[in-house]
Amino acid sequence: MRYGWFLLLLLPFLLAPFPFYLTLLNFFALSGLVALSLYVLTGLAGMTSFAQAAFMGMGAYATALLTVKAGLSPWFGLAAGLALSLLLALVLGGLTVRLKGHFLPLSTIAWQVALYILAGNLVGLTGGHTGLTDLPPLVLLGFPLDNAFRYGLLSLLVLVLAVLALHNLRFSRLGRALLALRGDALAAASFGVDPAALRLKAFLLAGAMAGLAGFLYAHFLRFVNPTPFSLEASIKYLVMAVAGGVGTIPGVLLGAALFTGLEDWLKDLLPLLLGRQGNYETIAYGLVLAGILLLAPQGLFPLLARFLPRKEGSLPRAEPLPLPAPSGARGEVVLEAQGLRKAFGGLLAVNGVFFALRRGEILALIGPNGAGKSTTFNLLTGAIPPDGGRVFLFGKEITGLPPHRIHPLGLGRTFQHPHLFPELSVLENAALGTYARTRAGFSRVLLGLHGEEEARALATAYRALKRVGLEGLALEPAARLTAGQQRLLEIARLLASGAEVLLLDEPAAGLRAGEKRELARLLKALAREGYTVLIVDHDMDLIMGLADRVVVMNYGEKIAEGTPEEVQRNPLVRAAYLGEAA
Ligand SMILES: Nc1ncnc2c1ncn2[C@@H]1O[C@H](COP(=O)(O)OP(=O)(O)OP(=O)(O)O)[C@@H](O)[C@H]1O
Repeated sequence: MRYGWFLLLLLPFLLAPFPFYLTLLNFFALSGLVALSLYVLTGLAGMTSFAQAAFMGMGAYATALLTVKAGLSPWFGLAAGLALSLLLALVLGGLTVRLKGHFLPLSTIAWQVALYILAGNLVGLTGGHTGLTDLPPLVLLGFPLDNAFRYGLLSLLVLVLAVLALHNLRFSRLGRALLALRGDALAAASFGVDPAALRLKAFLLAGAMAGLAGFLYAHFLRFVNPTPFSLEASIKYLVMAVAGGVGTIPGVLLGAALFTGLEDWLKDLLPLLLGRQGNYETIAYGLVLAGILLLAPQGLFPLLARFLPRKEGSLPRAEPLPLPAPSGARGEVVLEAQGLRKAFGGLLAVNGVFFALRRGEILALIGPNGAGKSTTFNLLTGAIPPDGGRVFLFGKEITGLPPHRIHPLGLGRTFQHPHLFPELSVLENAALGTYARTRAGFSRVLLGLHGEEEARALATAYRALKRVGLEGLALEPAARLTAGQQRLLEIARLLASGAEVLLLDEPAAGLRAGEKRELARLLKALAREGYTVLIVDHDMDLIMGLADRVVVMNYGEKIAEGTPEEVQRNPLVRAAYLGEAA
């Protein structure tokens, strides 16, 4: 079905008698390529860039300078254009992907404006606003692509190949990880995604795509000047992508088609309506965008997609990745907290906490509200750095390591409020757990060479879903799950990750009595198999029936440790819980 995109290559033949439409078709394909770069950046990774036209400019000017001024072949221009756009993405992304909130889009605006001014003012190099003319045509297999028909075949071919590559990306470990990052960076990091590195790679890919579009644009018009690479142009691409539906590939292409047509139409219509010349299109774009977003907040395509037949997914059949083979002896220390301390302002949330978690046991961490349990959890998993104390995992010091470096060592966690990704299927949510166990990088994924590994990752996720009894919902969107099922799905994601040490933050919250019994049975079975569990929960019946040992905290300090019977008899514990569970 996805190869149906190749049908786009028929368009130049259909439009051959209409040269004007052939030109528009080329503009559609090139805008589509830039809009697809925004699918990667905004649709998948959740970042906003107002600098895509500047990346196009890199591709366009690099080839113009090399071909016109140095007389080199356009293919050198392509290589230089891609290198320059990647360099810009590296600098811009490197400086900004760690920025939060509005800082990233704002800094892309600043770069976009600066580069535009530079292109206009470096007259000796770029020809200023007059630009550079007489770029040579591209020649492919001996055919000069010197008319809109031939060029259309190339630009559409590039567009279709980009669509297929991005489809591969979406249905891969990297696509899932990018979507997870967009939703919740801490959750993504907890199964091994390095947020800054992955965001930067998305930035590089999007930059290279826009640079490629710029190269093609320059050799189509055979002329470059700064205007098509302005902030206005960047806004236009963003508007296209968002209006069509930036979260889907057909959406951004629909936006590109719509706005390419609209631009042309508005250029004729607005002067007639307003009685004077001027760049009023941008205002009209804004109005059209506002209208579309009022009607369809996710863009036009998701609105239309409701009327299209829903594609049924299929259950994985491949061989799952191997189950983790616990490597040490039962009872040996696997995770150790030594004097952990954390203060928030004047509040000592965790104050000198010591305990050790032994292979194959279920250790419960309990305490009244605000005792410091979640903070301890966050210190152990690297979500926040401690002010003092040390943490060891399998004897290796992990104090201060970020979550994405701790997870691959064999530690996985769930969250107090499940961190799932509602737009992904239940199966894909579980498959996120396999991120650190799989390897395919961007080049393998974009070329579609990750199929076998992907099938095994999905099979691993399915096996984990079976383990928690959610296999019947595998293909449903995670948004449909009940609160209890969401907690089970988080555990399935952990099991798919192959982590041996499982840290569960209030896994029974929101579960019904029967579901709690099921959960207890599952955790006991896992412990028998050699998994080690640290559990925080407020349900004393569950904890006392489940845990081998209990650590009790109050006001940030450990006040007791022992078997459930021992801690229940402990007067300090009874005092701490007076009025609560005791
Ligand atoms: N990021 C933060 N900034 C400031 N104070 C915080 C922060 N996180 C936790 N605290 C405070 O630290 C103390 C310990 O909180 P923590 O969430 O670890 O307790 P808890 O035992 O998990 O409580 P609960 O059972 O209610 O989840 C509380 O007083 C809380 O208000």
